[in-house]
Amino acid sequence: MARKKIALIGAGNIGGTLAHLAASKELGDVVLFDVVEGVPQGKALDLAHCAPVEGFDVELKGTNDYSDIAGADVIIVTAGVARKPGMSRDDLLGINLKVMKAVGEGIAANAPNAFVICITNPLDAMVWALREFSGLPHHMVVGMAGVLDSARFRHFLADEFKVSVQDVTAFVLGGHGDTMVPVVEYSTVAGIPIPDLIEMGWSTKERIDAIVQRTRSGGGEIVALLKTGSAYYAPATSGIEMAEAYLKDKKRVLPAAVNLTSQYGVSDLYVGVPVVIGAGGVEKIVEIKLNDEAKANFQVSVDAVKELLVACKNIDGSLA
Ligand SMILES: NC(=O)C1=CN([C@@H]2O[C@H](COP(=O)(O)OP(=O)(O)OC[C@H]3O[C@@H](n4cnc5c(N)ncnc54)[C@H](O)[C@@H]3O)[C@@H](O)[C@H]2O)C=CC1
Ligand SMILES: O=C([O-])CC(=O)C(=O)O
Repeated sequence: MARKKIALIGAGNIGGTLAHLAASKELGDVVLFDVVEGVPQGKALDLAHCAPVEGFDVELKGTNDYSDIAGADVIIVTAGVARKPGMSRDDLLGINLKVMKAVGEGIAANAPNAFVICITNPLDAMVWALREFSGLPHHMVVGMAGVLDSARFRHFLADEFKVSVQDVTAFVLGGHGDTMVPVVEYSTVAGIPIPDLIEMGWSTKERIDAIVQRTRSGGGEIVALLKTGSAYYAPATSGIEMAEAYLKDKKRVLPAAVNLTSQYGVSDLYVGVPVVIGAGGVEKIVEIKLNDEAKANFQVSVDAVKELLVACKNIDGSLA
C-alpha cells in the first residue's frame, strides 16, 4: 500500500515539530513547504537523519514549490508570524491574512482533496479565511486550538487533583483567544464531573476558577517566558492528533474550529466546538447542552470572532 502524504505549510517551530512527529509515527511521507529558501530543505534533511536512529521509514522533502504538495492527504498550515510579548493573537491578523491567501490558492491549485488543519493565528479568523481562499468544502477544513486548550486544562486539572492526565477529560470551546470557554461541567476525572469533585472536597470553586483563567491565558504565559515566539511542542502534537483521526478514520471526538451552520445558534462562522473527525473529515458537529453561564461566555467568544471576520473583510474586499 502506498504511503499517505502529509504536507506542512510553514517550516518554523511548529512545522518542524510536526514533521518530526509525523515521521516518527510513520503517518506518511512528509513535505515541508516554506517561502524561506533552505529552511524547509535543511529541516527535512536533518529529520531524515533521525530515521536510522529512530527506525522510521518515510520520505522527508523540503521545498519552496507548491507543486510538491500535490496529492497530499493531509495539510497542516502554520505559515505566518507568531506573537511576541506585549502582542495579542489578533495583532497578527493583517500579516497572516495575506499569508492565508497565498496558502489557500496554493492548496486549491495543488491539493484540493486534502484534509486541511489550520493552526495559524488568530486561529478562528484564519481558518475561516483559508477556507474562503481555498474554496475547499467546509467539512475538509478545520482549525486546531481546542485540542491544545483542552490539553492545557487537563494538565492543570491533573496537577490539582494529583491524578494521571490520562484520567482527566476536558472540553474548551469557543474562539482561541482570551474569551475561550473551558467547560467545567463537562470536564471530569474518570467520568466524575468537576462540580462533583468540588463537592467531594477534592478542590474548591476558587481554585478551579483560577485554573480556568490560567488555561485561558496559557498561550500568553508561554509567550512571556519564551520572549522570542510562542508555544510549539503542544500545538504540534495537538495538530498531529487531529491528522491521525482523519488518516486512520478514528472517529475521534475532539474540539475543533469548524464552520457552524446553525448549531449553537451560530451560522457562517468558524469557532471551536466538539466534532467527530474521521475519514469523512468533520463527520459530525456535536451540540452539547450548555448551562446559562457557559452559553453566555460562548456568545461573548463568538462575538469576538465575528469582529475579526469584519476586520478580515475590511482588509481584503474579496472576502466581503
Ligand atoms: N492555533 C493554535 O493553537 C496555535 C497557533 N499558533 C500560531 O501558529 C503560527 C506558527 O507558529 P510558529 O511555527 O511558532 O511560527 P514560526 O515563525 O516559527 O514559523 C512560521 C513559518 O511560516 C513561514 N511563512 C511565512 N509566510 C509564509 C508563506 N506565505 N508561506 C509559507 N510559509 C510562510 C515562515 O518563514 C516561518 O518559517 C503562528 O501564527 C502562531 O501564532 C501557535 C501556537 C498555537
Ligand atoms: O499564544 C500564542 O500566541 C500561541 C497560541 O495560540 C497558543 O500557544 O495558544
